[in-house]
Amino acid sequence: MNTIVELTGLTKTYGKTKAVDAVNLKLEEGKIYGLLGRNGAGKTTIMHMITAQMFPTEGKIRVFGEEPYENAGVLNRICFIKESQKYPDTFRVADVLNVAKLFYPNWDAAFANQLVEEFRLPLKRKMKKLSRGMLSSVGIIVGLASRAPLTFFDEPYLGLDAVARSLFYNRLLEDYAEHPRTIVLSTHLIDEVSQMLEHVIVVDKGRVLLDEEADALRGRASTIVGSLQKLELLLEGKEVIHREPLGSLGTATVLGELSERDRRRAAEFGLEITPVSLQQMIVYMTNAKVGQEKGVSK
Ligand SMILES: Nc1ncnc2c1ncn2[C@@H]1O[C@H](COP(=O)(O)OP(=O)(O)OP(=O)(O)O)[C@@H](O)[C@H]1O
Repeated sequence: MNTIVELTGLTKTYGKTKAVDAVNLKLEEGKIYGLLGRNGAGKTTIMHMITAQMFPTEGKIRVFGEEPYENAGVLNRICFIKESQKYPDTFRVADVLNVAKLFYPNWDAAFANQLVEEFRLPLKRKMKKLSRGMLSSVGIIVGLASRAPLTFFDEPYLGLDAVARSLFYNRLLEDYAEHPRTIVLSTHLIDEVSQMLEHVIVVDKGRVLLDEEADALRGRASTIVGSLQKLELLLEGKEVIHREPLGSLGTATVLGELSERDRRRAAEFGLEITPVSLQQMIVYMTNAKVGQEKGVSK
């Protein structure tokens, strides 16, 4: 796999705030990444620096092997869709698509038109007259139809209803299968996107807390439910990251893979085991309860 983004010691400070703190990260070609973390974690700041919209205070950035700043050859291979995108007052939806067509070398006009129909966008309406969800749809269409080798979606769906979000996920996956590229999704709707993600990066307080393949992460924790007494027997010697008693029953979340023996014992005890969702996992991690635990943070 080719590395297309490499960050070394990337730091951004605002006065005393370290928005991004010595981040080392690599993004590879042809993968869908989730860039996740709580509000203010530093996700947008990292994306702004990779896309040359902001200088780092310290550190090195290489995108397609080069410095991205004022580098047209790099920048026209990047598409950055953000929730707060501004448009000129006179622009209509059609104008945005026409400008995008000039800017992105891989622009697929037929695909853009198909998406306009599917998202039910009025091409002639002025951007400033669009509803919040419609504005988000325009961003999504530009992000998908640009087919940029490196595409960032930073919380792209403010105001978008569930049907439109599902349309976005489906079209993204279909188009990615035909035209593989690197896509970075930054979102708080982790459960909705978790099945699409191949690699997960969790940022907290400006630092990378986790940088791991999604498949490996999915087996990292399990929730066990059943009789409190039996549960305690099974939990002996395990790293428990969350516990919730409920009368004579209990729920516990444990880190690490459960062995065959554990599973057999759980079945004998009548305990039920379920995998922990990515969202739950990240909530536990960024609650700082387990952020420093061995085996979770890198
Ligand atoms: N222009 C700025 N001036 C001062 N502080 C800033 C500025 N931009 C960002 N910050 C601070 O940097 C930190 C990281 O912000 P950033 O927008 O990167 O977080 P985020 O992970 O994208 O958050 P969210 O999920 O809420 O969008 C926050 O503490 C924020 O207050």
